[in-house]
Amino acid sequence: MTMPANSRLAHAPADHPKVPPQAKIGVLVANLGTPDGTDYWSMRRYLGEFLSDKRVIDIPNWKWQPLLQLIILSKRPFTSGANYKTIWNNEADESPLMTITKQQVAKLKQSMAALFGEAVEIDFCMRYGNPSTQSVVDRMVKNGCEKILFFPLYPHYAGATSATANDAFFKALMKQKRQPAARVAPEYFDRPNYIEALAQSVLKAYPDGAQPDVLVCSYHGMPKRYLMEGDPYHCQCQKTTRLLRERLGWEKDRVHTTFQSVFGREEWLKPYTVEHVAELAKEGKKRIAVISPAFSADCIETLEEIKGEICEAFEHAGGESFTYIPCLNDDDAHIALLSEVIEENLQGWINRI
Ligand SMILES: C=CC1=C(C)c2cc3[nH]c(cc4nc(cc5[nH]c(cc1n2)c(C)c5CCC(=O)O)C(CCC(=O)O)=C4C)c(C)c3C=C
Ligand SMILES: [Fe+2]
Ligand SMILES: [Fe+2]
Repeated sequence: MTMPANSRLAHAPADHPKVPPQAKIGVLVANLGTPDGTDYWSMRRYLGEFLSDKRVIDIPNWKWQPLLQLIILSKRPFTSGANYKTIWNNEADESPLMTITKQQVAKLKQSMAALFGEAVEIDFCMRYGNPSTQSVVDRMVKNGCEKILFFPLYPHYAGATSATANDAFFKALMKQKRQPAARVAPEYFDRPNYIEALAQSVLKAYPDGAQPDVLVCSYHGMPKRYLMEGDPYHCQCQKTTRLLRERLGWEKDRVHTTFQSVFGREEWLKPYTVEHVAELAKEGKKRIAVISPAFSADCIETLEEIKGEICEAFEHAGGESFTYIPCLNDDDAHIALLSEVIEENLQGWINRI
């Protein structure tokens, strides 16, 4: 008797529904998301989904939605769209965050294949916009992933980033008839190889050994209230800065923590990067470098805000030399670190080949 091509169906009756040929493990990395285009409607769709997320803005709907739909979403898509246009990857017609995420995943695919062969499938999704978490989870399950490791690509935990990405993952699992076993990878803000990769990126910016007067670690901000309500993001950012400073061996007053991208009228985590760099210039710190450890990939907040607005504020206040240190993106050291986190969180599910 000849075996059917799919050996998992060897003893199944003829009308048995399709079964994927091999049970696999899925690794699903997630980032924030990005608009599909810079036009008004693409921007409005993206910002509308993002800013309606209660983990991001926790104001009750009856108060927030009229303000969001009638005022913010009639203006911000134009200003944000113009900002995105200045950094857009025109060749691929996508934002840098999308291009870099694809590059990271292409390298992670190679790394996973070398570690685990064909048993592990890796892909990415976005919390807002495309590809949606639901669509990629559906595809993974269809492809036979009976276990999925979900990995939000944020070094630091925040309700507004990691938790909402996890919510979307669990929501996507709710729709599966055959639900896979699921794990979530934790934040990695203090892992030695993450700190080492950051340190190497700083040292690479100064190959001649010259150093800036101050290294500013500028993290994405959030309302101060979220910290007071128990979000650990602020503390994790402070610890990343301290570990980076200790690894570099620089004095305390030469490595600062600041927060950027303030939105709305509420007080956000301080000091604000844009004000802080201007103060540094006024104090006579003429050469500064800015690094952005909370982002795993360069995006609008780094390429436009830091390299544009924040650099301008520094120069306007008398600063002379502003060095932007890129995010870890698809650097080999970053990919090795991400692979390390993945391998650790796959323990008990699969061993190296
Ligand atoms: C309004 C509240 C916001 C909170 C809280 C917030 C937290 C937060 N965000 C990131 C990472 C990213 N944010 C990005 C863009 C972005 N963020 C907000 C608002 C909040 N973020 C807005 C309105 C936008 C859109 C850009 C704009 O219109 O100005 C991005 C970049 C996306 C891209 O396409 O490039 C990232 C990444 C973190 C880590 C964080 C943590 C507290
Ligand atoms: Fe943000
Ligand atoms: Fe803190």
